[in-house]
Amino acid sequence: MKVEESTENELEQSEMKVEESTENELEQSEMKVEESTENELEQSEMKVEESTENELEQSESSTVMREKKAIYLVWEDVTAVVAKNLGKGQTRKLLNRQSGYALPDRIMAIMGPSGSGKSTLLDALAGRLSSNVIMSGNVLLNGKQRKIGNGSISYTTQEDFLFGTLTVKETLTYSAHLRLPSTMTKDEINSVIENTIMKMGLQDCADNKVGNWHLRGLSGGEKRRLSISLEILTQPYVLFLDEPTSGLDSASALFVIHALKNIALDGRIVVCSIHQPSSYIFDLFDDLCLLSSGETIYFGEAKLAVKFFAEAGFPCPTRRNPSDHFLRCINSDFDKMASTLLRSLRDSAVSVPSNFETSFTTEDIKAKLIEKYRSSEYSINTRKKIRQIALINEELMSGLIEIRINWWKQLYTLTIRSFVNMIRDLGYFWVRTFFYILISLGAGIMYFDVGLSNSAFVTRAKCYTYVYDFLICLSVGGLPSFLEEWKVSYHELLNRHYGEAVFMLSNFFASFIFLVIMSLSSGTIVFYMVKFHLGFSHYCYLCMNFFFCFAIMESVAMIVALLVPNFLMGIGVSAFAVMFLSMASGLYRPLPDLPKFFWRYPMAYISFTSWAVQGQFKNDMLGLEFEPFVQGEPKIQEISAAAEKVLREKNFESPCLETFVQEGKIWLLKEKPTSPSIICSRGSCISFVLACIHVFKILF
Ligand SMILES: Nc1ncnc2c1ncn2[C@@H]1O[C@H](COP(=O)(O)OP(=O)(O)OP(=O)(O)O)[C@@H](O)[C@H]1O
Repeated sequence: MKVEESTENELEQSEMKVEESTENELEQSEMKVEESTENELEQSEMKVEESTENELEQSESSTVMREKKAIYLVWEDVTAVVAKNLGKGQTRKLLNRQSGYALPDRIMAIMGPSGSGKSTLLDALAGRLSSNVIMSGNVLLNGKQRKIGNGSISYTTQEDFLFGTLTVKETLTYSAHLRLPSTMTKDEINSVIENTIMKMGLQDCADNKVGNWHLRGLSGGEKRRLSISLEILTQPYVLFLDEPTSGLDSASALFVIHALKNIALDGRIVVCSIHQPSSYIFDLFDDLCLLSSGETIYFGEAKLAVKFFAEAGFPCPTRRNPSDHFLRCINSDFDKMASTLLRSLRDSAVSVPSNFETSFTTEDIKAKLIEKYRSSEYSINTRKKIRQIALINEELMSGLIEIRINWWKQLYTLTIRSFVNMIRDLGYFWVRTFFYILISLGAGIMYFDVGLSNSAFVTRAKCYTYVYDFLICLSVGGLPSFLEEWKVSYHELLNRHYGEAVFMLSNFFASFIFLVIMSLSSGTIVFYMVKFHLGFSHYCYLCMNFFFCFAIMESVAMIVALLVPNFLMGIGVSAFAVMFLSMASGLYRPLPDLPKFFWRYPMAYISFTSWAVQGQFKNDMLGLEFEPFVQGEPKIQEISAAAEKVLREKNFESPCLETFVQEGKIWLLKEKPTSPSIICSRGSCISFVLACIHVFKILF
């Protein structure tokens, strides 16, 4: 009863208030909107003229700082649709006909309940929607469609993508060398870095490491500010930020938005999505785009939003944070929460707070607001402004300068960054190298001085199986660290900080030295403890064989990480890939005995392990003399003519199959240990790298 009474009273009061205020405010707002649109337009045209003159003067000067230009971002009827899993032809609209514009020197907030489409709108504006989302409509920056990258547009995601092993300064330095124009000197780059650190208040932690699983590093707020710093390094014309304040305390959040406002006042466009800003933070925003279920609830000046809600019949109660009120009106979750609360409070016979029950459901309020906005002056003015901006662009605006970076410089910087990360991340290579040494020592002890008895060739073959199986399987151990690196690189690739080929090559070059260390340490231990075919060339061959196997396994791990970014799944799939590739190696069954379909043709040819193992057989056994089975017979040294004939009849055509152990006999052909395995390992390695690049291209 109490609830019903209070609700009715409140509703009457609010309706009265709204009616009174709506008439007055509507007149005022119409006047204001007209005035502000005209003023803004005049200002913007003035600015364009001024900036065009300035540009001409500045274009000759250095490219250290981007010139302050008149920039306009406009989006019209942007609709994003995704196919539903429910059935054929069923689609779901994530955004419905979004239109708006963003001006320089202003900071815009995109607000709305969770799942309302804030991130999707930012993605659409930045041109980085997922491949399963179809977008229609126009997004124009100074009259042209532009893609993220080249320093014009920056995007900061909700998550921080940082190398835990690098310090704040190092992170910024590598990023600056990757993305700032190659024409800039080192001093100029350093001053940009120092400025950015100052702007984002990171001086105190400039030399602190970001932190990872074995390293306590920056706080959440510092990480957020570092992520933003990375994006403002290139002084982009437009800066998109997806929830830059999420997870921050009120002071840090205020600092971040203040810093963004300052960046905007430097002639940039700043657009950020934000969940529930405090009133202090809300006051800092110039423009507001309020979304609910992909529909525009309000688009316009932030301070006029309160008026719009009042006009629509939902005035913001005094002493309430406007942003809280807006979200309270359009977030359907409040309905569910209110009904649950009502039920539980009724059960316990306690009176229900009246503000949880109104005669309108959130769906009703939302529908009313959407309808109201569509027919309001705000919507009409937005369209008008979009058309006016389009006219300015055609007449006065010149193209935006895109940053060009030297490919070799990017490759060098990325290689060094990757290398430093590999050195500092214990799990990347160091722990693995330690395990490789342990496994090699195990092999050395188990097959110590294997000798040349008549059974030694079988023992040697078993030793190859042990060594190659374990060493190849262990390569899976590097996957977690690679996935960490991959997360950062994937984010940078999406933001077009560099291309796929640079990433692939830099990763290979950076890991090169570790692969050499691993193959030399394992090769040396196994070679000298087991006493394989002695001789420097044989030793080199073994180490090179290991090296190429490791290199290919790294590539396999890279492809798996790319296709299965989940950590646990990735490890499982990698282990499977390794085992699958070693099935046709000849370690478990002689190659001619493999099932012809698939395993023999083509797997025995495709699998790098079969080439590596055959190379190992040849490298070790060719030229050795084993004790005969029967005393007095000549030593087992080479294949007999009769046996060779049998082999030829068995369709024994490939040189890589010419050495194998079968039925306790060793057949060795009189051939030099040419290096089919090495050549093929190299070939496989290159093809793996090319395959990776290809997959990258398909995915992005
Ligand atoms: N690529 C996609 N495929 C399918 N659905 C998607 C895709 N991207 C977004 N969505 C859906 O679109 C809706 C809006 O998502 P979006 O991430 O834009 O919301 P949001 O307002 O940013 O939410 P939050 O504040 O929680 O981050 C969600 O229901 C989400 O599941």
